[in-house]
Amino acid sequence: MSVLNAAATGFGAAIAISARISALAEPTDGGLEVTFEGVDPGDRRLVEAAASVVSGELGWTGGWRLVIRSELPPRKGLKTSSAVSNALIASMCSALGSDPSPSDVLRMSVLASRMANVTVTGALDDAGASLLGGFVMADNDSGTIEVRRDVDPEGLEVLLGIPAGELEKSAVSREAFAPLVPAALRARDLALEGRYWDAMTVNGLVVSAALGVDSVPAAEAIRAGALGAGITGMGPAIAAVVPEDAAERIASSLARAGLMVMRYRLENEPGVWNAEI
Ligand SMILES: Nc1ncnc2c1ncn2[C@@H]1O[C@H](COP(=O)(O)OP(=O)(O)OP(=O)(O)O)[C@@H](O)[C@H]1O
Ligand SMILES: O=C(O)C1=C[C@@H](O)[C@@H](O)[C@H](O)C1
Repeated sequence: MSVLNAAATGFGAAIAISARISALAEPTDGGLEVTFEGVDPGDRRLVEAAASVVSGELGWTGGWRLVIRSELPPRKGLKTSSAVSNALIASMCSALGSDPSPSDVLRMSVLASRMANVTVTGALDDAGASLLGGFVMADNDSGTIEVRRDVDPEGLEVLLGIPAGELEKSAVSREAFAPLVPAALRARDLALEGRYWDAMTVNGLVVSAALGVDSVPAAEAIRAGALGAGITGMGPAIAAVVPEDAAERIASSLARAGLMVMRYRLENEPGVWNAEI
């Protein structure tokens, strides 16, 4: 989930949640065979880009049989593109006997997302949080992870509120965020101070003002008792961090407002590859 959208300044931050996305890769003689388990995103642009990046980097001229398992809907702001890209890159590298470092996975993952046109800034912040766990702040313009910290998950739940409708990333321009740079910098300061939930709330208002995405569901979550809530990614989904004893009540109020609600925990564990899952 987003803490700070990088479209305004290039600095972006995200916190990992316990949603699971994974990929299995098997080299074949030729072609690209793809199976979607759970969610079917309806397009293969990212899968094709990831296969092309790994094959090019490792000199593989054969094909791939790939299985991608995701429980999160795409094009909602939930960082599915970055998480799927990481999982594909790591699994294909492993299948070819290479053991990439986390920074290699992130470099190739950002490249694949750019090739597939599913990112505005490269989204290293999103890829970083998904791969490394915890809170990650990155300078997406220079391609540097600036901060990685554990977060305290004790007593908290994350509610995702997912409205109907999708946002097509290629329609988003960074210029729309220009008038909101001072507010985005304030969200950055809050995040660096460890006030993540306040940063999420301010960031959500920035994204709403820049892109015209509805901020009312996040406001409803705050009124119902969330510690912080805001549009995540480019929207339209919202993420709310809530005390666990209020989670049921806040989830019900989001559901009554017509949102699909998914419940998770904050996640500090990094992603794994070459492992029994
Ligand atoms: N399960 C999946 N399998 C394969 N590709 C996927 C999957 N989920 C998402 N994608 C790819 O990612 C694209 C969506 O990326 P997009 O950046 O628009 O959404 P997002 O990552 O949820 O948003 P944001 O970056 O704002 O959080 C899809 O069109 C598809 O190409
Ligand atoms: O496409 C992108 O580059 C981004 C998308 C959103 O998830 C943002 O939150 C992220 O900071 C950058």
